[in-house]
Amino acid sequence: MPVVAIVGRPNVGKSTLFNRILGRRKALVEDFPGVTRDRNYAEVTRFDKPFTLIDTGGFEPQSQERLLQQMREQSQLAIEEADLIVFLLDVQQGLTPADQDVANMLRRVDKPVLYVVNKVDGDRQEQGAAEFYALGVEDIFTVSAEHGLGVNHLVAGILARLPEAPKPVTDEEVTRIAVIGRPNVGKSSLVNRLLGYERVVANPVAGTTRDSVDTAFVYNRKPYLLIDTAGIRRKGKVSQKLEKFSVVQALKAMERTDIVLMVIDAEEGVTEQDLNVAGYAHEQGRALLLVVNKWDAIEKDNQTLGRFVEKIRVTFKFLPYAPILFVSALTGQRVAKIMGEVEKVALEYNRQVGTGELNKVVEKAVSSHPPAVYHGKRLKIFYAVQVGVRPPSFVIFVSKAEGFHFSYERYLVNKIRDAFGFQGTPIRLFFRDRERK
Ligand SMILES: Nc1nc2c(ncn2[C@@H]2O[C@H](COP(=O)(O)OP(=O)(O)OP(=O)(O)O)[C@@H](O)[C@H]2O)c(=O)[nH]1
Ligand SMILES: Nc1nc2c(ncn2[C@@H]2O[C@H](COP(=O)(O)OP(=O)(O)OP(=O)(O)O)[C@@H](O)[C@H]2O)c(=O)[nH]1
Repeated sequence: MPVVAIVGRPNVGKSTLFNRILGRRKALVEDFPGVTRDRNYAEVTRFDKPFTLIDTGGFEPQSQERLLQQMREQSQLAIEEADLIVFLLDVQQGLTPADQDVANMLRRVDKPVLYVVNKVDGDRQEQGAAEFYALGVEDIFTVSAEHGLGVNHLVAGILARLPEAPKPVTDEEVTRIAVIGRPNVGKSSLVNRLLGYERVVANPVAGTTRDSVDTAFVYNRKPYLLIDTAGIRRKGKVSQKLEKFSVVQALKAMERTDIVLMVIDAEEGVTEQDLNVAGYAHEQGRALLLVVNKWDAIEKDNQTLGRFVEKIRVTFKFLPYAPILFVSALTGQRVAKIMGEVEKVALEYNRQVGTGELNKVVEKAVSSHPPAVYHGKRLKIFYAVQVGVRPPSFVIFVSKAEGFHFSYERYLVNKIRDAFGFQGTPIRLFFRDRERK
């Protein structure tokens, strides 16, 4: 999990900001310096992205000299431990030599540093915050930790600059694929075919959940892990509850995968269960490909494929982004194409677009179709930030988040897709009120 450290002089409001980001009431915040005795750690999830937040603080400097030394030590620790540093400043106290000193230290660090001026409770302080540009920095965030102003904006700024969290199962480079589908759709046959083409780097090992079999392999010089939920049956499970059991299987596999290969039986078509499972994948934010298997068993004319696609698009109307592949695990037809598609989707799933580009797209979307009027006022969109990948997630700062309908969200998602693609992956939008003017 990436680590974010808040540094700054005593009494600038580190604990207050820490608690504000955590979303909890003030713990122990006192109106005198040095009250945060120990470093506070917390795991936070904002906009679906987890990170560890550290409130460094808790020193009681006896003298100016001692203060400077302690701040250096504190910053050094943060520099070593954190992936991103929030340098908190205080508009009431103004820019001090100690701030300058720490800023000089942070400037040499090869990690993102956010310069954040706190106690900007209103317009008057907003103007005062300008003096901090003397630190020689390009961007300054202004917040009022006490009143929660500017904090979402800051959090979005943090998330946009964080390295993505390492994944829980294997190292970051490995893309995990779960093959799911109802019993008998041909998962095992497909997996055997797939692995027959690719170099398996390890023997199948029992998955960590013990319900599935994971296989590591390499495709196009990139490592993958195949989570095969079909494995369980081979261990001799009773078959009457198989149907239900396979759902549990699928859901478990979905929790630890990046990409879902959803296998559908061409002969049987899409079932209710397929829909539920795919819906879950969508909600979990997993990338997804629809694989229609047993295509050999279908009697075809020149419209069969088109009709099948249409039917799938109508049935899975929440998955317009999912590529559809028609294969036969039996004959091997087009199975070799699957990994190429997976590779493309994995890239989209991890794709980060530039803030400038993103906002051009959003502005254009807004001007050709402005949001509705809400309680007598036209809703406004101010700007957007991509706060994460896997799946690509965006925070949209607006005048009144509660006024935005799902239909407008979908409209923006479509515009973002038109501009950037993001094929195979869901997209998340979070509307948030801009907290200040
Ligand atoms: N006006 C105003 N006061 C604030 C704001 N944020 C924090 N404060 C006040 O500033 C004081 C110090 O806040 P803390 O959060 O304890 O500061 P700290 O940086 O953790 O202090 P140490 O524990 O000494 O390192 C408290 O009285 C807070 O109520 C703000 O946004 N506006
Ligand atoms: N005609 C045809 N039959 C297939 C194809 N793929 C699999 N089958 C058959 O479908 C049956 C089920 O295949 P499996 O691979 O065991 O299916 P599964 O999804 O792993 O089944 P569970 O282990 O029950 O989850 C077998 O009889 C396969 O031979 C295909 O592409 N075409």
